[in-house]
Amino acid sequence: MLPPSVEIRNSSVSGRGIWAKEKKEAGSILISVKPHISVLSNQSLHTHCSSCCGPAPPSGLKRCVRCRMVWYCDVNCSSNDWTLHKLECSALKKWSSSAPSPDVAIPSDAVRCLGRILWKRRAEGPESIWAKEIDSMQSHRGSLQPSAFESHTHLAHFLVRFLDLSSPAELSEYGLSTAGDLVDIISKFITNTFTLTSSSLSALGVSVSPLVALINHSCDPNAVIVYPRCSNEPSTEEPLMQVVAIRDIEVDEEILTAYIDTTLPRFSRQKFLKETYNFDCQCPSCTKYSGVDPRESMWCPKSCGGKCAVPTEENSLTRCEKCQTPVTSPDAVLDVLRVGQEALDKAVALRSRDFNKAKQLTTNMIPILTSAGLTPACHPLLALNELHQSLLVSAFSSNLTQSVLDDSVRAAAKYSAGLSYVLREGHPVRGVALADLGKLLAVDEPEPSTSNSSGRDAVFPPSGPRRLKLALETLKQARTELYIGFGRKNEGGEVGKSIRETVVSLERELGVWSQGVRNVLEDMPKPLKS
Ligand SMILES: C[S@@+](CC[C@H](N)C(=O)[O-])C[C@H]1O[C@@H](n2cnc3c(N)ncnc32)[C@H](O)[C@@H]1O
Repeated sequence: MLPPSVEIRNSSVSGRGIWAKEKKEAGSILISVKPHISVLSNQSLHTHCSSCCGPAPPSGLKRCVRCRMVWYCDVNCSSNDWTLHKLECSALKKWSSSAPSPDVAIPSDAVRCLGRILWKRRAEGPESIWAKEIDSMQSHRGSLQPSAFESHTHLAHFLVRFLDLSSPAELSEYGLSTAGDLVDIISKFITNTFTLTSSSLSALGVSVSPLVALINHSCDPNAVIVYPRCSNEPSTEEPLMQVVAIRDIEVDEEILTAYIDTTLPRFSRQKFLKETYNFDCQCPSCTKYSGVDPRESMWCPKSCGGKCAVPTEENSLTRCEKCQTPVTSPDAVLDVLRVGQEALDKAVALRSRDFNKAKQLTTNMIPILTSAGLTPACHPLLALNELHQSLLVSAFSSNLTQSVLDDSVRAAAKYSAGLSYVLREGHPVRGVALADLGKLLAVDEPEPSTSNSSGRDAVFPPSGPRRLKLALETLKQARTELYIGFGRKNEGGEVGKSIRETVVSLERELGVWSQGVRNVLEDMPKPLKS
C-alpha cells in the first residue's frame, strides 16, 4: 500500500518514480513495507533466521530437519516460512545431493530468490495481486547490455536446474510460456532487487519489494533504504524495509535512493549502473560536480591545504584548486591507484579465507596510498581504511593490545573522516561508522598512557579521560546521524539503541572522574594566608 504522503508519477527520463506529496523532514519514514520475498545469502543462512532475517536468538537457531540447510529462531518463524519453504525444501535437498563439491551444495541467493518468486507465483496464481505486482516491475528484456548476457544465461541455467525442469513446456506451470519469459523474470529480478542488510548495514541477502522498486536512482540521494529492526523479538512483520528521508524533501520532489555504493568514483558508478540497470546516470553528482570530487582527490603537492583531482589516463594534468600547483608525477599516482585497487580486490577476496594475509595487504597498502597524497575520501583509500578497521577489530577477540586498539581507532577515524566528505550528514553509513569509532574509543585501554606531557597529548588517539571525552562526543554525533538515517521514530534503529547505554555509562564515568579531580584539589594543602 502506498502511503498517502507519496505518489507514483511518470518521468520522461526514468519511467515511473515516487514523488513526495507533502514536505518531509530528514529522518521521516516515507515508506514501510515487508518485502514480497527476502532470501539470506549462503554465508548468512546459519547465522540468521530465514523467516524474520534476524540474528540468532540467545537460545540459538533451529535447523530445518528436512533439508538441514535453513535455520529459524523458533517454531513460530519456521511455521511462518513453511508455505514457501516447503516448496524449496526438497529442491534444496536434491540440489545438494547432486552437487559436485560441498562449496556449491546450496544455490546462490539469486537462484533461491528467483525460485521463491516462481513458486509463490504458482501458488498464488498469475491473476493474484501478488503476482501482478511482481509482473509490474520493470524489465530490460528487450535491451539487455551485452555484458549482462552471461549473468542472465547463468541464472537461467541454474534456475531451471533448481526448479528441476526437464523441458521448456514445464515452464507453463509457473505462468511462463517461453524461454524469453524466463529472461524477463530474471531481468525484473536484477533490475529491482535490493540488498537485504542487518540493522548495522552488513549485507545479509536480497529482497524484492515492487513498491520500493518504483524509486529511481541518484548518486546524491535524498532517501535511503534500511531494515532498522527495532525489536530483538522474532516477528511476522520482519524483515521490515523502510525508506527514510536523509534530508528535507519538498512537496513535488522526487524521492531518490542510491542503487550502488556512492563512495565509488564516477566512472565505476556509471559502469555499474549501465551494466546492471541499463541507464546512463545524469544525476548532479555525475554531470554537474563543481570543484574537486572528494572520491577522486589528493592533497596539494605544496601542502597549501587545497586539493587536486587525481590524474586520470585522459587527464594527467591536474592542479591544486587553491594555489594552482600542478601534480608533479601523474604516472606515479596512476600506478598507486591501480596497485591500490588490485590490493583492495585481493584483500576483499582473502578476507574470509586468509585473514592474516588480508590484514597484511591493507597494512602495507594504506601508507603507500597516503604518502602518494590521496585524501581519506579518495577511492580506494577510503575502502581500504574501512576493510583495515574491520580486520583489526576481528583480531580483538584473540589478542587485544594497546597498539591493536589504537590502530583500529586510527583506521576507524580515517574512514569516518573520509565518509564525511562523500556522504551527507545523516546518511546511515556515516552514522554506523561514527558509532563504531565511538565504541572503539570507549573500549577499556589495556595500557593507558600515564604521560601528561604536551607531546603525548598531541598524539591520536589520546589516552585516559581525554579519550573518553572524545568517545562521548563521537557517540553523541553518531546518535544524531543515526536518528536521521534509521528514522527518528526508530530512534536510530538497533545501532542507535546500542550506543545509548554506552553514552550513559561514559557520562557517568566522566562525571565520576571530574568529581574525583575536584575532591583531590579540595584535599590539597591550601596556601597559607599572609
Ligand atoms: C528499480 S527500477 C525504478 C523504477 C522504474 N523507473 C520503473 O518505471 O519501474 C530501475 C530502473 O529504472 C530506471 N532508472 C532508475 N533511475 C534512473 C535514473 N536516474 N535515470 C534513468 N533511468 C533510471 C532504469 O531503467 C532502471 O533500470
